[in-house]
Amino acid sequence: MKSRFITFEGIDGAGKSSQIAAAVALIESRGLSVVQTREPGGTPLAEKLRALLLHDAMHLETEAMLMFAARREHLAAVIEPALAGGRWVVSDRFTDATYAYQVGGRGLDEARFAALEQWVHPHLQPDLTLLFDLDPIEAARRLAGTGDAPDRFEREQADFFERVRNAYLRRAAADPARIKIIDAAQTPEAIRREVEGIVLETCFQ
Ligand SMILES: Nc1ncnc2c1ncn2[C@@H]1O[C@H](COP(=O)(O)OP(=O)(O)O)[C@@H](O)[C@H]1O
Ligand SMILES: Cc1cn([C@H]2C[C@H](O)[C@@H](COP(=O)(O)OP(=O)(O)O)O2)c(=O)[nH]c1=O
Repeated sequence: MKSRFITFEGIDGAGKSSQIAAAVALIESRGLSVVQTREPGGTPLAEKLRALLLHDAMHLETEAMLMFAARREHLAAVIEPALAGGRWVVSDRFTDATYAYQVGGRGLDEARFAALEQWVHPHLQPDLTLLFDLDPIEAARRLAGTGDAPDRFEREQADFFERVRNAYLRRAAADPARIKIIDAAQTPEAIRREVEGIVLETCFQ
């Protein structure tokens, strides 16, 4: 069976991290080998860039370029070799997050985003993207419940996450065959069933 590249997206607190393990377990239960990874990060160097991105203030274009620098490393060291070797890749975020957060949330020029995407991965796109869609007020309530110290993105206000959410939905509308929208207000159990159904339907046909 052809290897697949699956990504999980959504605003902070939408509940995607909680569901990734279940999706990976489902794929592995079919006897397939899966690499579970995340962005920004996924390699030692990209994890160092992640620490800068999540905690240090910087110019918006620096932020966008560092996201793509981390991605370049991640593609070269992890994603491309895994797919070439027949392994599946499941990533917590990829380029749709840069569109949503840097273009939608922060106002990065769309042409600059498109140029970086074209530079870093002109041909590769995920085979399937699961977009966890949730009201930012509910997402903030969930995050507050974790008790974790918020990072530079999680400290943003609801209007920022409303722009991020809308940018994700625009990107999904532009590519409905790839990006499947999940109503993340459902119970974890209902979401797990929906995620499994979509993965089985789109990747195992
Ligand atoms: N469907 C859900 N309903 C209610 N709470 C949820 C749901 N999914 C996740 N949570 C809780 O919300 C918080 C954020 O979830 P998480 O998976 O870390 O979100 P994300 O990775 O999208 O930022 C966690 O405390 C988690 O237990
Ligand atoms: C990949 C990526 C992430 N981000 C942001 C979104 C998140 O707020 C943050 C880290 O993502 P994430 O790993 O989902 O955070 P956490 O583990 O705290 O749930 O980086 C961007 O702004 N642009 C990007 O291209």
